[in-house]
Amino acid sequence: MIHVQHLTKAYEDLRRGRFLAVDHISFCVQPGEIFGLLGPNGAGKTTVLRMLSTVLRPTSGIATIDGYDVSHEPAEVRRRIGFVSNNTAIYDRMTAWEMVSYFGRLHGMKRDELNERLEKLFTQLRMNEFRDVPGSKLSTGMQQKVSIARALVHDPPVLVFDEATLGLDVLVARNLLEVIRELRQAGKCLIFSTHIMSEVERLCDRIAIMHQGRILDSGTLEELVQRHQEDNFEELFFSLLSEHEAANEMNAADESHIMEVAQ
Ligand SMILES: Nc1ncnc2c1ncn2[C@@H]1O[C@H](COP(=O)(O)OP(=O)(O)OP(=O)(O)O)[C@@H](O)[C@H]1O
Repeated sequence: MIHVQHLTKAYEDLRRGRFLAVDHISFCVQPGEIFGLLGPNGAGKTTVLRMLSTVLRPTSGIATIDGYDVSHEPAEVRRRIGFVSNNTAIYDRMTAWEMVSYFGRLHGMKRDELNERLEKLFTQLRMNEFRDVPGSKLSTGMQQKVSIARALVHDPPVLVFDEATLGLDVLVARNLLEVIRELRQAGKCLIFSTHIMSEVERLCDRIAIMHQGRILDSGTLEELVQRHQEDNFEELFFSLLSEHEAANEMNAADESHIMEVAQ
C-alpha cells in the first residue's frame, strides 16, 4: 500500500548549507499494519510524512500510495490518504460537525453520502456529545478527535499520524491509540511518527528508527531486540543513535584528514 524507495529531501539553510533532511530511506507498509517512525527531534519524520501526503515534493527517490506516485499523481494520492498532526487548524466559529462536513465537501462528497458518513464517524469516535459545540469551546482532546474525523471523512485506506499525541493528556492519548488500533482492525494502512518509545512498543507492528535523515534499522520489536541483543528498547534506541553519531564523526574526521593531505 505504501512503498518508499530511496526517498530523499534536501534543504538549504544559512547555517548548514545544503543538507539531507531525509537521506535515501526505503520501507513498505501493508493494509492492516501500523508502521512506526521513531526518532528524536529533527530526525526527519515530519519531512517523510509530508512527502507522503504530497505537501512536500521529494528531491529524489520514489514514494507510492496504493500504486500512485506522490510526485506525479498528487490528486490521486490525496484521495487515498488522511493526515493527522498535533496542530491541525480548528475554526473557532464552526461546530465539530460543520468542520468535518466542510472537509467532506472539499473531497467532493455528496450530501447524502456525507451525512451518512458523518453519523458513522461521530458514533465510532464517540463525538456525538459535542457535535454542535463550536471550535472555540472544544477541549484539546475534542479538537484532536475533530482532526481525526476530518482525516477519515473520505474513508482513505492510508492514514498518517504525525506526533499526534503531542500535548494530549494521558487519558486522551490513550483513547487516540485505541482509535488507531481500531483503524488497523478495519484494515487501514497506518503510519505513525513519534519520539515516545513506549507508544511504538505498545502500538506498532513494525518500527523504523530514524536519526539524521536515515533509517538506522527497522523491523518488528522482536527482530530489533534479537538483532541488537538488547531487550531494553530504550537502551537499544540510544545505542543505535550513538553508534551512528560516532560513525559520522569518524567519517568527518577522515574527510578532513584527506583534505589536509591533499593540500
Ligand atoms: N523548510 C525547511 N528548511 C530547512 N530545513 C528544514 C525545513 N524543514 C525542516 N528542516 C530541517 O530538516 C530536519 C528534519 O526536520 P523534521 O521536522 O522532518 O524532523 P522531525 O523528526 O519531524 O522532528 P520533530 O520531532 O522535531 O518534529 C531538521 O534538521 C529541520 O531543522
